[in-house]
Amino acid sequence: MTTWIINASRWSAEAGGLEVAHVRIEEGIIAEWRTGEAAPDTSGAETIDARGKLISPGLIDMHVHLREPGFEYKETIASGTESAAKGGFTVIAPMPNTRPVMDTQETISLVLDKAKTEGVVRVLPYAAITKNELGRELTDFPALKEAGAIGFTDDGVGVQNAQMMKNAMALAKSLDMPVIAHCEDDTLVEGAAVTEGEFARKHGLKGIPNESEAIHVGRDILLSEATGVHYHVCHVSTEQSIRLIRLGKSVGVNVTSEVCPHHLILSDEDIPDSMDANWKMNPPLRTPKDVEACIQALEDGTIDIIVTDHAPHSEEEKARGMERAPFGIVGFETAFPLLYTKFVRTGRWSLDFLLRRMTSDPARVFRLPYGTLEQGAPADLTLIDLENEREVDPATFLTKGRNTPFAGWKLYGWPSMTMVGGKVVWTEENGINR
Ligand SMILES: NC(=O)N[C@@H](CC(=O)O)C(=O)O
Ligand SMILES: [Zn+2]
Ligand SMILES: [Zn+2]
Repeated sequence: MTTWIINASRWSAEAGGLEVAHVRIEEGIIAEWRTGEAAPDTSGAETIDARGKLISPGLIDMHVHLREPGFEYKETIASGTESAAKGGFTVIAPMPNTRPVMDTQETISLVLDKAKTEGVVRVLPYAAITKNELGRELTDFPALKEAGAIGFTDDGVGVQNAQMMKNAMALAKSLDMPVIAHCEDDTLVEGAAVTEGEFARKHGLKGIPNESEAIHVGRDILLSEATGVHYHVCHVSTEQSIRLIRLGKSVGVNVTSEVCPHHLILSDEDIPDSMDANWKMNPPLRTPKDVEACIQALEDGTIDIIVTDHAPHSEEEKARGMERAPFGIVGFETAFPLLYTKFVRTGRWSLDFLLRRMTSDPARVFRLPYGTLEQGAPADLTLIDLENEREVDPATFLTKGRNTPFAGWKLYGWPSMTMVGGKVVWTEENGINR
């Protein structure tokens, strides 16, 4: 089957700006590009007119929570992938903190099967490092790799035992697999819900110190150096972690890292006094100094990629208040508009810079055959409307989660169509197409 997307605006490196481009798609593969105002003759082919829309490689999100199996009231593979498609994502990597935990071949297979039958975007699952993410016993790495896991992580909790982490890294290295780490030293956290900082002081709350994250980052960089494994740091949020990653990279350690939109845009000083738990996530919103450090680290390459850490919870759970509600906020349907509005429209970043951090860079870091508009690549494409401002309205989300601190924000850069392997899976007009 032949599809043409005509009159799209494509980023051109040579022009340093947008140019009109037309793309022909054959059997799910990008077959040909043409440029210039005159659209090609597309008679006989399915034709999508993308005039006025940016065409981007499908966005890639290497840190998400789909909640299935076990927490279907928060999200399912169906609802989570629909939400991803609406956010412009074509490839997502779910974390294994489900119930049961994704720590066996059976659970990985279940997720992959469900993704194939009920999902609308590509799903690349991680498997747990330790059984049930309890930090006591390693999972069966070779079997999990064979089942289709793309890396190992105990996201949701830190691996507390250094020898356990070292063993995991050595084993992952022998299988040419990455270790992805949620960095958190439990002995330094003890029940706190927000960062150590202005908000905690004002409300007399115990704070989560920056060191609880950075101590694991430093430890794991040393273990990565010792084992040679590709070590990827989850949701970086502190200046201290960044300093350590910068040092690791400077001496050639195989370390990469990611940051979430909320840690680039919000600080603890933005949390409303109402203590709304939609502002509670792990790691917590840090101080303005940390926020600026995260932005600069992304700019200088210390942080490699942007991820959402999409973490849906039910309204009932989030209504329990700041101290008792679970950590996490949804991310798919606001990520690109937030970053485009806050960093590209303000002139701090080029459009190309933002797109790379959400497409080709995650593909490079995780060695995936996606994130590119090149001829011969899978036709994973997103069309984005850069011109029309719209308000974030959680009632319109396709995720089951409504837990976002960004409700009511007025943003630009809303996706209008998402295509996976040549198939249109979502449009603004008609919604999901299975
Ligand atoms: N980020 C969060 O606040 N929550 C995540 C767990 C995690 O990413 O550590 C979740 O599973 O809800
Ligand atoms: Zn985490
Ligand atoms: Zn997570």
